[in-house]
Amino acid sequence: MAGIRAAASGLVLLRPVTFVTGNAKKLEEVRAILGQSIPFHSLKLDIPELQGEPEEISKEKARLAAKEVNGPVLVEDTCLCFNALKGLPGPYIKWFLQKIGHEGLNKLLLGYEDKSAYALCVFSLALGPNVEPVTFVGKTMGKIVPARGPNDFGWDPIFQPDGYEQTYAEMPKAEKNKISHRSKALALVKAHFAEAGYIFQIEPSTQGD
Ligand SMILES: O=c1nc[nH]c2c1ncn2[C@H]1C[C@H](O)[C@@H](COP(=O)(O)OP(=O)(O)OP(=O)(O)O)O1
Ligand SMILES: [Mg+2]
Repeated sequence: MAGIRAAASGLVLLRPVTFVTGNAKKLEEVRAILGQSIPFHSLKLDIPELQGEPEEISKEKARLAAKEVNGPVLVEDTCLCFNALKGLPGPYIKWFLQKIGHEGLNKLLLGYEDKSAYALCVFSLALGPNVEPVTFVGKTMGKIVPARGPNDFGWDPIFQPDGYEQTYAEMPKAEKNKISHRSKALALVKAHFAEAGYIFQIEPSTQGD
């Protein structure tokens, strides 16, 4: 099978894991959080996204990405879920944000006392195009507030995590990365890699891709 081989001591990966995303800010955080813990490189691709439940969306993204890359891939899908709206916009947050912005997202909750929300990150790892992806979920609870802080990453200015007076956007990046939905999901990804004991034997032809 492309990119992986079984050995007595564990699964041998013949290519580095490719983190596939079209979002440079996600990549920046994933780099900062993973450090040297997992050998990976990145590929900027906007993978089509199915409608449905977050885990299925993320898994399907991984299946498509693994076909595209023909090797092991990691992808993630991020949701912002409003409790008053039973979890919406959820996976559709990208389009809501694009169309109605921070102010519109706040207005969606005007009729509700409950401004609570959670950020959800679902990573999927597919070892190859014909291997069923595994998912890792991270969730951070908070509330939706009028925008505060630098506007350089998505809905960061309107999400204030529980226990903090600052929005994600106002927090130093290192602080966000300690408590974020993304870092919680990546902690599980790291644990999986530690447990699975994958062995990387990168073929020279794929090095430096
Ligand atoms: O920590 C975050 N803080 C603030 N905003 C965030 C965060 N993480 C994702 N976001 C935004 C990006 C996109 O508007 C939507 C998720 O959509 P999502 O499909 O997962 O991301 P994307 O299309 O930008 O990149 P990808 O190519 O990996 O699918 O929420
Ligand atoms: Mg996307």
